[in-house]
Amino acid sequence: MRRASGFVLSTIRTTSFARRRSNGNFCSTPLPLPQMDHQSDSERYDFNPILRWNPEVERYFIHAYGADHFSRISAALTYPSRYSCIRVNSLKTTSDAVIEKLQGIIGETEIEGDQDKVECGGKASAGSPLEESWKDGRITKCKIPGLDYVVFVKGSGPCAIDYGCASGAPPKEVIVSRKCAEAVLRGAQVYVPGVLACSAHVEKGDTVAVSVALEQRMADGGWATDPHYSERRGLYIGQGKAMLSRAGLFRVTEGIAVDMNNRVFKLPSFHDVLEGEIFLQNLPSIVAAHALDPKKGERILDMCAAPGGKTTAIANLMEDEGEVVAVDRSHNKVLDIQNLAAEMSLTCITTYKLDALKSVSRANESIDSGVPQISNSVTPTEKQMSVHDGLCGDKNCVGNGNGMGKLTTAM
Ligand SMILES: C[S@@+](CC[C@H](N)C(=O)[O-])C[C@H]1O[C@@H](n2cnc3c(N)ncnc32)[C@H](O)[C@@H]1O
Repeated sequence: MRRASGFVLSTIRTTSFARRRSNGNFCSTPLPLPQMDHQSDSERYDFNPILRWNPEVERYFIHAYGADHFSRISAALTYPSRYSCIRVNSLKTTSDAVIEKLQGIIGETEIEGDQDKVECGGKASAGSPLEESWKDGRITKCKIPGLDYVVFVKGSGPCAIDYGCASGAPPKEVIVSRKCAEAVLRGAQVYVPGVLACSAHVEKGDTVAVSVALEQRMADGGWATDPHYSERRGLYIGQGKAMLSRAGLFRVTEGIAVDMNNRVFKLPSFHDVLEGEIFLQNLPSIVAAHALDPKKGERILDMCAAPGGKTTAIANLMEDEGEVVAVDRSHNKVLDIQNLAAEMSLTCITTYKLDALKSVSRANESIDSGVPQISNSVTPTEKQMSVHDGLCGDKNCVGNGNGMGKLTTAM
């Protein structure tokens, strides 16, 4: 299955090598890791990120929420979600059938026993629909009325990991980009492009500790990822088996680098699982499409559509009858929408490569005929772009549902 945009595997590395800051420039050189101090291994090899706020922003939120509430929000923001949210393609299957299949694929036992170690990561608040759903088991149907086509899969964490420090020898290490780490925390493996640095002498099959290289503030005021920055205390996300030697890691451009067999946060991967039947999507995005309330036969315009999460959610709610006009300004991303629509067997989606900012005209103006650029050799006519029943404008991945509006009048 595909992942919604926020959870794709890392693409941060622009070359197959780690990047190093050298005299103000980046150069592409495989990096050996610096020697660490080993004074307090139990704290160093831990997952306990600290969120630092701009003092002015912090003061504002403390004033708005109160110190206690804000400190809880701040702590929660350092942890990944402890559940995955899946939208079921209700035109192909049912939530019950998906739950049954997932139970067979993922199993019910994988994360049992970890619950007692769970501290605060992604906990559902008491009485929330999530908590209600979880009472029934690990893979459950959403209890929010009207959203029974949503399935939750519960994970666990943070879990304590033994990095083998007791033996006196520090573990071999792999440092990954932040985006890669975010994907790993949501169940992905470490893929080659996400690796920024690696200990010397790592051989295929070695056990390696995996930590995150966060962006650091540089002298010029900008931000850069510096894998040489030695203070990664509290940023270890798990342990795994190196699938390549260090030399091999920096020779290839794709493939799994580390098979993560021991994770701080455990969530199953949905890569290639029930393709076309399910789509991994954050609940707020699903709710946004749901709130639009698209009906069979309507025409909906999705102005920033790729990769097509909300487009396909809307098409699904319309039972694939009517038209969803899906626009994105990037050619390749338009292809992603088309691929997703095909994978989900949705035929009511028409795609255009188009800058949405230039697609709107006043009542007596016509659309600049030079503007529409074509992904599928069809240029939208003014009528195609101007009469719709609903609008989705999701430029900034507003998973919270902003940007959706039901039009009462034609645009
Ligand atoms: C956050 S993503 C949208 C996610 C999508 N709604 C979903 O649910 O899968 C934002 C998209 O907006 C597109 N975009 C940004 N500005 C645009 C514009 N002026 N016209 C068309 N597309 C635009 C980007 O190319 C990007 O693919």
